Amino acid sequence: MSGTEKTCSLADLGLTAQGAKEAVIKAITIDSREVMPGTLFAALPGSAVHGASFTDAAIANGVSAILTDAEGAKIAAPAVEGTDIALVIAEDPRATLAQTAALWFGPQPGVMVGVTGTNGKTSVASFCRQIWTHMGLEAVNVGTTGVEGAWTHPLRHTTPDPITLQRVLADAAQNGVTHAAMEASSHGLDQRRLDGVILSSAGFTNFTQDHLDYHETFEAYFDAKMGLFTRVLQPEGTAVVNLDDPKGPEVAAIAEARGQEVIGVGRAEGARLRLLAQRFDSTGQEVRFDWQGSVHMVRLNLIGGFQAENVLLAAGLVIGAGADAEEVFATLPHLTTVRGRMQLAATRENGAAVFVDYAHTPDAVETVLEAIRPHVMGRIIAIVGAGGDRDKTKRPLMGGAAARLADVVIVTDDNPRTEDPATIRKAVMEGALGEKSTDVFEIGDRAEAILRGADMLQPGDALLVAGKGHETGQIVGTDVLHFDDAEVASQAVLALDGKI
Ligand SMILES: CC(=O)N[C@H]1[C@@H](OP(=O)(O)OP(=O)(O)OC[C@H]2O[C@@H](n3ccc(=O)[nH]c3=O)[C@H](O)[C@@H]2O)O[C@H](CO)[C@@H](O)[C@@H]1O[C@H](C)C(=O)N[C@@H](C)C(=O)N[C@H](CCC(=O)O)C(=O)O
Ligand SMILES: Nc1ncnc2c1ncn2[C@@H]1O[C@H](COP(=O)(O)OP(=O)(O)OP(=O)(O)O)[C@@H](O)[C@H]1O
Ligand SMILES: N[C@H](CCC[C@H](N)C(=O)O)C(=O)O
Ligand SMILES: [Mg+2]
Repeated sequence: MSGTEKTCSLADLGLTAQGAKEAVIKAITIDSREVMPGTLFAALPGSAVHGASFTDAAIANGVSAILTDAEGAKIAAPAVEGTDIALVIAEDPRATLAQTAALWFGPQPGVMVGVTGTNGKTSVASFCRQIWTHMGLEAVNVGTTGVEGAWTHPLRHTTPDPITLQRVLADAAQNGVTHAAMEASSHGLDQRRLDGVILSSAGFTNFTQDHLDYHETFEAYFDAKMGLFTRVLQPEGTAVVNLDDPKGPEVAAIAEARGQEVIGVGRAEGARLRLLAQRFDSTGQEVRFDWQGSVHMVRLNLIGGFQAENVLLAAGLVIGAGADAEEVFATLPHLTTVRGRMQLAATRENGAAVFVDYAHTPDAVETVLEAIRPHVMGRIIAIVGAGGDRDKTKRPLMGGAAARLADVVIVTDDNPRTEDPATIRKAVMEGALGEKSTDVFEIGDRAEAILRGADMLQPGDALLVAGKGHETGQIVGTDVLHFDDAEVASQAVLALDGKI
């Protein structure tokens, strides 16, 4: 809810109520429990319940106006009849709310870019922010890791609800932030959370399996992601598309059909920002690329081939949003790892490395294990688990990818939430055991799994702790127990090497 003293009419917010009724609005909310006198309550169709079923509670709390859809109006209209409460009925109340919230909270940072895709959104958004910062601009990234950069703020969602999002963007702008890169999650796009945001450019990383619990089909999941180009990014915006992904050309065609300029990125012929070659070493990689016919070489202090793809996509987004290309490329050697993404968390006395990474989809597990291989002379030991209350069908695929590409796999718990952890592990184990060539162990306790994995490390080996990345909690039931993979890994290494 807004907590500010300002007031608006419905007309100021671009809303027309039934019977042209007016109302003085002092706050907006999507939750009946937050309604106070003067509040506009957006009663939205939810996945569990329709917000309009809380109309009586909103009225009891003094609601001034209700925004809902035709379905919600069946409940709300009789309840507000004969009162002063204004009823606004919208075809797509989530989209209307997003526009209303943008008008209510006012300015956002002047230059904004968005990124969607199954994997790599946080990485790309962080790299955009880092590029702008190195160019001397006041910049933030907004997403899974909260608002980071010139102004910081925690967030509960990757793409927050429109009221939170617009409030945060206005606060950032008022605190001097001029540039922002934000993640567009598929849930966020489907629920129109960022429809009020004005983007200069929008990017697409890749499309693989995740979130089928919510979207149900690959088609629906893809369509949700495409909302970034078909609805949010305007025709005058620039679409920056990873052409190496099998869906890349289709995304580029969708953007072109909307009249957007397209910057293709990747190894593919025809990419305007084209990755020509990569050479890996123990601390990063040399990258050779072509920008509109001129060849560049840069050093990236980032582990993993996929990070170069993310960096080039970020560079494309920043260029697409108006920056000078040469100035952008000059910042790339200064980019640092995003917390919890291929982060070197600890090193054993014998030189073996422990990496913490946020791979929580089958494709991410595969990508990260393939990416780590050129940096490792010995064995790769992978710790993997899958989240509860999330897409169940990805579990065996994650186990299978780990067993196919690592030398030893330890299956453990990762946020079981309200599910039985043993049942989740069983599904991951089934996938892993389907790949006969690898040693597979099941150790439910995550700290013990990390200790056992670190204990296996011989000179030249590497341990990959996948799934939790930057997270600092293990969600068991509805409790969040403090757990930080990087912290646990470094303690385990110190203990095994006799230093504590
Ligand atoms: C599936 C999903 O996305 N649900 C989100 C959605 O809830 P919903 O609309 O389905 O809620 P509901 O329980 O059916 O309630 C319907 C409406 O009634 C209202 N209500 C409810 C109770 C009450 O007493 N009074 C009242 O007014 C609610 O505020 C809601 O507007 O809208 C809520 C308010 O914004 C979100 O908190 C909630 O996120 C849930 C908690 C969630 O876990 N979301 C995750 C899956 C998510 O969004 N993740 C993405 C992707 C992450 C990634 O990148 O992988 C993200 O962007 O974070
Ligand atoms: N370009 C990429 N292609 C494939 N996998 C990637 C890519 N970039 C990152 N990953 C993998 O995905 C993990 C998550 O990366 P990141 O947090 O940037 O993605 P995200 O899309 O923001 O995820 P979320 O959906 O949770 O917000 C990384 O830790 C890595 O394992
Ligand atoms: N944004 C993702 C993060 C998953 C991270 C992993 N640790 C898990 O809990 O599955 C999700 O909510 O599905
Ligand atoms: Mg993210």
